[in-house]
Amino acid sequence: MSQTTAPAITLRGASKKFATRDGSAFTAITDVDLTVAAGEFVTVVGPTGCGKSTTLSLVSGLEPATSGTVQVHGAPVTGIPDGVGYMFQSDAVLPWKNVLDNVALGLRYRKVPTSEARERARDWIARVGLAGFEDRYPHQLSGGMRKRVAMAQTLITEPSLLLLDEPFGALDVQTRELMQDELLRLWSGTGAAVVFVTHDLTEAISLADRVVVMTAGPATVKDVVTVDLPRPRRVEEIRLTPEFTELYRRVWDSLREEVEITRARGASRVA
Ligand SMILES: Nc1ncnc2c1ncn2[C@@H]1O[C@H](COP(=O)(O)OP(=O)(O)OP(=O)(O)O)[C@@H](O)[C@H]1O
Repeated sequence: MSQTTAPAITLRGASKKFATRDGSAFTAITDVDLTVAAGEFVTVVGPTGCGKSTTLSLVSGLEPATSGTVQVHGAPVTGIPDGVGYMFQSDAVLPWKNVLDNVALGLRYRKVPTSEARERARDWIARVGLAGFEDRYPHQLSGGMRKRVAMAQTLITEPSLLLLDEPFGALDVQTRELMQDELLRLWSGTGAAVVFVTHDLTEAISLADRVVVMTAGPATVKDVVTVDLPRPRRVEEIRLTPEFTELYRRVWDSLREEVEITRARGASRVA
């Protein structure tokens, strides 16, 4: 019961320091407070290098927090939590496996028998629009198709929490828009919470229930902007509405200052 009612993520005063070569500590994120409700779609924007991926790595259990609280579904994160799916900019599609076996991989890692894994993989391949491509190898696919394989590979495990770190960052603009619509379609009705890191404000607003704006590094939460645009959404349509433009202005007003701080630091380093 607590699985469904507890927030998907609770971060309270979460900080992360990394040891540096000279023995001192580098603070990557500091005092991050964030709650993501079950089923909520949250996007995270912030200046380059501010600590967005580090924040995700605390939630995924890949890195322990130095201080503060990190909970997933109400339980403290002590390792990789159950029910978490990931997607990164560089996809985890294996070049030596065909589409069917790549998609089945998510289940094979969870010890699902091969025949059942393949059967469920066929269903997911169809859902992501790749029916007929089961026997193809990744090098025979376009970037967008490979991304569909990666999506099926992640979603086949029916995660209750999806952590997505610039998953469409390497795609061309048109393919990226298509994949955003695909993601919304596949996510709707799953009840999964999503945390989606992106540099693209248009993407952040189009997808989200809330946009989290992070400060220049070490990152902390600066602002949270609620996106009250109706769902279901078609991203290329909602982007043209005045409500969207107003949201874009609000998020950018908040982010611009942090981007300028980050740029000034970069400029002082090379001066
Ligand atoms: N394992 C690590 N050891 C030392 N420093 C690290 C480690 N991981 C990240 N960092 C540093 O922490 C800071 C935040 O990195 P992080 O990757 O979280 O930022 P980001 O906001 O996701 O970056 P980008 O916008 O470029 O994707 C950076 O200065 C990075 O060099």
